[in-house]
Amino acid sequence: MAVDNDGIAVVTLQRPPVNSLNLDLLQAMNNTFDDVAKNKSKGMILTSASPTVFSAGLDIMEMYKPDPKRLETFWVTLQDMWLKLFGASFPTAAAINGHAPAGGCLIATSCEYRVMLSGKFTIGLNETALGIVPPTWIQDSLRHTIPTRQAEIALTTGKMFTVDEALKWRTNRGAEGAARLGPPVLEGPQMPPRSPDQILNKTLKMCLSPKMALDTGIIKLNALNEYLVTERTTIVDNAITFGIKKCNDMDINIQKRGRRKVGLIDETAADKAEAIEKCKKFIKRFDKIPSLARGMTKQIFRQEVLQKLLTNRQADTKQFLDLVNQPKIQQSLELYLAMLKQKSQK
Ligand SMILES: CCCCCCCC/C=C\CC(=O)SCCNC(=O)CCNC(=O)[C@H](O)C(C)(C)COP(=O)(O)OP(=O)(O)OC[C@H]1O[C@@H](n2cnc3c(N)ncnc32)[C@H](O)[C@@H]1OP(=O)(O)O
Repeated sequence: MAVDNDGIAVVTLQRPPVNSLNLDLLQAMNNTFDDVAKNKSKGMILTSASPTVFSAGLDIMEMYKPDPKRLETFWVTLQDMWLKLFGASFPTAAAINGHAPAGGCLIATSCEYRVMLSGKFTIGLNETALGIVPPTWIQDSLRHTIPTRQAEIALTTGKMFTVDEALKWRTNRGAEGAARLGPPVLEGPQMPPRSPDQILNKTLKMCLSPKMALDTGIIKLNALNEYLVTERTTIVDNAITFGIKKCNDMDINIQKRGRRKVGLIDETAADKAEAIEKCKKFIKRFDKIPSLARGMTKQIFRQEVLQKLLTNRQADTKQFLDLVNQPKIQQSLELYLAMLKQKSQK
């Protein structure tokens, strides 16, 4: 931990090669969080010493063929880490300078603000993709950060977001197109609503009629041109009204203009120094806010989620221990470790 001149603590995770969270690292994090609280730091920024990995999540070796007592201590220490970080009264931010899968994403979402380095990094709770079930409080951390519907889809699909996806959800092109045209103008010349197709068909029929001389056809086309020019507003209005009706029929919310944000991260940065600077700027936003009021407001805001774990700690631990000790889970962990090893040797 390094405290800068502004009193902001920068805590760097340093457990090569990938900052996987084993018992020792979790204990060190808990002690550091206690120190930050005791030192009355203005705030805390979490980052990583690795140039490519923020944290690879839980150390799978802690769960594979575990010692029963250590496994229990490991889980309780992880719960403690989350209670301290998610419930910290001081401002917290994550400068995510690399991949942040599973437990790495948990740390990031437990903070109040996230700045991630642009690049080929990913972040998300991928547990279901690994065949494991994230407990309520881990799910809650994501639900607390991004809209509930997106959180449910991300959790059930084990979605790992690219940096761009983490910032934005998706573009609703249809709605954007409609929005670009502006709201329908309901006033204007009151013509019987005829679609451009109807008008063109009628004119074409006339032009093709054997009775119609070519010059008459030209006159009709000129008349059509004049009609289109003078009735442009009505035609465009009818087209927009038609588009809006179609959007409503298809349950597309046209009020939402532009990009929908998922907001798993708040900002991107070109490098670690910039990410830390942006995190500091976030923390300095509270300079003029009385810290007691700020801290208490945050804790009240997060109270319900924290309380859920506090009242269910034993049951949550038992569920974890039962799950890890299942032969099928041990088999999956073995396969996953082998896959990681194979990948790292390539
Ligand atoms: C079992 C029931 C549990 C129920 C409880 C649910 C609790 C849910 C909460 C959290 C769950 C977790 O966090 S589980 C961990 C999930 N993590 C991952 O899936 C990430 C796996 N790692 C990677 O994808 C990559 O390593 C990386 C993208 C993070 C980095 O890639 P890079 O190429 O830089 O590094 P390598 O892949 O070569 O890895 C180097 C080295 O580290 C070992 N490694 C990687 N991740 C882990 C890990 N999580 N635990 C232990 N070891 C890990 C990897 O095997 C390599 O080892 P070797 O050098 O020895 O080959």
